[in-house]
Amino acid sequence: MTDRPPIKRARPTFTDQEALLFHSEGRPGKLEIVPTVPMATQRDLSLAYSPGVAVPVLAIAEDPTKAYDYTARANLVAVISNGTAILGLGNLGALASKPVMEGKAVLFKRFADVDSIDLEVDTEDADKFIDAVRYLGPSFGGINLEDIKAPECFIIEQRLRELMDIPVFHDDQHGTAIIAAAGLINALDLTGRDVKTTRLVINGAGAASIACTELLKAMGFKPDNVILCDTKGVIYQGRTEGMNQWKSAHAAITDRRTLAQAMEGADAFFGLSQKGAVTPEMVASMAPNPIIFAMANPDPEITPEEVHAIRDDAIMATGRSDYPNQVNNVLGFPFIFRGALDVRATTINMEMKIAAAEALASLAREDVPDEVAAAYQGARPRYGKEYIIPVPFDPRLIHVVPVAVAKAAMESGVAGRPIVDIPAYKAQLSARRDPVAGTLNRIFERVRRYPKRVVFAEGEEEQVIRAAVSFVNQGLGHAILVGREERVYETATFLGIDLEAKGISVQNARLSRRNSAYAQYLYERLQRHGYLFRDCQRLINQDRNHFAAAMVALGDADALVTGVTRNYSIALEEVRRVIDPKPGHRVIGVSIVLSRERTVLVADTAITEMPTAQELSEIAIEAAGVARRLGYEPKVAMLAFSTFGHPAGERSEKVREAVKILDGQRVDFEYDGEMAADVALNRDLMSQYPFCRLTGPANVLVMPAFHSASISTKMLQELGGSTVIGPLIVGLDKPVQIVPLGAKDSDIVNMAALAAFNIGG
Ligand SMILES: NC(=O)C1=CN([C@@H]2O[C@H](COP(=O)(O)OP(=O)(O)OC[C@H]3O[C@@H](n4cnc5c(N)ncnc54)[C@H](OP(=O)(O)O)[C@@H]3O)[C@@H](O)[C@H]2O)C=CC1
Ligand SMILES: CC(=O)C(=O)O
Ligand SMILES: [Mg+2]
Repeated sequence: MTDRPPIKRARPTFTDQEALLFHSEGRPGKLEIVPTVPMATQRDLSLAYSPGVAVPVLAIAEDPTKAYDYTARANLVAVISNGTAILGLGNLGALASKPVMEGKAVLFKRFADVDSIDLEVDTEDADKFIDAVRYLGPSFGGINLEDIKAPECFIIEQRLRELMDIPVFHDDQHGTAIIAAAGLINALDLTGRDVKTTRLVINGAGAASIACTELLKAMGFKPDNVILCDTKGVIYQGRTEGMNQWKSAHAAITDRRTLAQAMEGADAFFGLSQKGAVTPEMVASMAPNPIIFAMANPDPEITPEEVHAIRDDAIMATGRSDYPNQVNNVLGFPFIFRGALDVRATTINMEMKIAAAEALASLAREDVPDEVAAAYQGARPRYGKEYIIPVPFDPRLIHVVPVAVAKAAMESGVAGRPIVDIPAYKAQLSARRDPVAGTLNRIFERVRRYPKRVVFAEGEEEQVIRAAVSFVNQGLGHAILVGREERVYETATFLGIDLEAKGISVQNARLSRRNSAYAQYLYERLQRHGYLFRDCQRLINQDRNHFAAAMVALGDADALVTGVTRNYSIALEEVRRVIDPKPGHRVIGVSIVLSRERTVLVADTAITEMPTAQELSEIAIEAAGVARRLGYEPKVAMLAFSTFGHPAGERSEKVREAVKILDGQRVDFEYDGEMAADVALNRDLMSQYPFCRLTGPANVLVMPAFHSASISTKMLQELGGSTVIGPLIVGLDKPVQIVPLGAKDSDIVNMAALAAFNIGG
């Protein structure tokens, strides 16, 4: 045993029931198809289908490259499986693989804006599978083969690559190899090792392992230094049992026969086999500063906890997102296909794979951008043992990896449409990033690192109990439910939840031993506002928001979430009786609008109905603070119906006045106005006003009044295809967030995390 503290696991865990609910709630599954053209009128119909559709048909028949211009093909990838090696779960068949394939399709979209559809082909016969896929070529810009077991996967991929003129890429082979190679390049660097002398053991000799071996040998590993093992042990020259030509090609000259023997003195280990395949003794026998990538999914060959219990000099990686160093092909496939599609590559070749691996490896050595660092608060991830590979939500991946892949495709002569203007391509790639995923994930990551005690004021409600459990399961902190114990436990039992086992405590306001301290505290605040002590006692005893807010005010909890059963303004009034604004701050409501191309904050969406010029300037300052906490450099637009005096109007006057007030305060962020929303958000329109002090489109919009703020954000949510989070309360002295009446458990968890993050300052 070492005296190293147990590694802190940021655990986004969940119950089986939650996993099933996630897949079944609303529309079953994980994706749907949405048209990209209007389908509203007879004319639209005639254009989309017969007769208008005949025009592109004839154009494509004449020139097949026109399919890239007139159909979705250029951006469409099929994820195809027969389910013979689903993750590390084994051969469970085509149908059972569908959740994984749908999952990959949504990751393609989320991370790299690649449209993707899953196809499950129900045959284990390689020839039949090849036939099922080969004729689908016209439909797609690329084929991602997935979870097909070795050795059939090698035959299938090789043959399809010969038969098809679009990239065919078995991700378990090459995606894994690229990511693992990237991590290994850095692990070797950190331990001062050279590829030419490093001794590596790979457990598993299937799709992923054989591809890793090939890529690493192409990158300089000596064949004599790489030993593969499978269920029969070491793959050595002369072995006959359980062999195939792909294993034979990498059979080692060695007298070692078991995995345990192979691992003795090894510098590095790759696990691409099965849960629990490695023992602590094997790890103990490795060379100093060993490199251990236990990549089996969903559970690794050996856990980081087990490794750290025996030695503290290992660099440890797994395929999972809940440990440091996630070596998982999700870091690769979306971005590799993005680059390949963008240059219309006919294949994904070795040059492109090496370029992707090197790009990933060097990205991990660079300083993380503020946007990511902001989520880690004081623990900026730095290149080192616990950070050898970027995280999947790193916003740089989308403009770094595809560029490397595209350049390698062009240089190796497989690009059908080379890209000339790389800086313009990079800008285009950045706009493809989906900020919804990134923003919330960063907040969750930070909350996991600094877990807080969050009090859920409406603890008797079903969705609140579910939210509290999910909050705890996701490793976001400690949850406290406020309510009558018997009611809370009864509801929890009904939901099949054991609150004690989850470490969730229940606070009954009336019976709490802190009850009188809270009442006294409230009395001191309210005695000169017409309240008697007994009034305060009653509020604490009977009203969950007063009680829960007092818990936070007196330090018995760190943050509060409420609102499921009460109107927003009433809940806020109750909280405000207990908690003041932060000294020198104004309480406002900010909504985060997450749209495809950007994240924009809108204020004040909750509190001040008709702000004065002074109040508008204060709203701007608070909202700029939220932008900074989220990792964005604020560019604040003070909105009106007019832009810089035109058309003239009384209502714009106070906005102009607010800008003058900010001028007098020498604030440390960009702001300007008054301006209309389109000028604020559209670079071209803004350029019509060359004197405008904003250096680019605004990311904070200060609305002239509550009604315009509320109406615009609600319309965006309903009509604009944006995700709107909030209104978030900003400027209170303690972290409190209020969800909309009747909010779902997932919304409550998000708000609880935002409260724990202290988004409100
Ligand atoms: N982190 C990541 O990104 C990825 C991880 N993986 C993981 O890698 C593993 C293998 O996937 P894949 O290559 O597609 O599957 P395959 O079915 O193609 O290969 C599995 C290989 O693992 C070997 N194996 C199974 N159990 C053991 C064991 N206990 N000890 C030694 N060898 C064993 C098999 O041996 P035999 O030949 O004797 O049957 C076979 O060679 C899975 O757990 C998967 O989740 C895969 C892709 C990506
Ligand atoms: C990640 C993946 O593709 C697998 O485990 O099979
Ligand atoms: Mg897979």
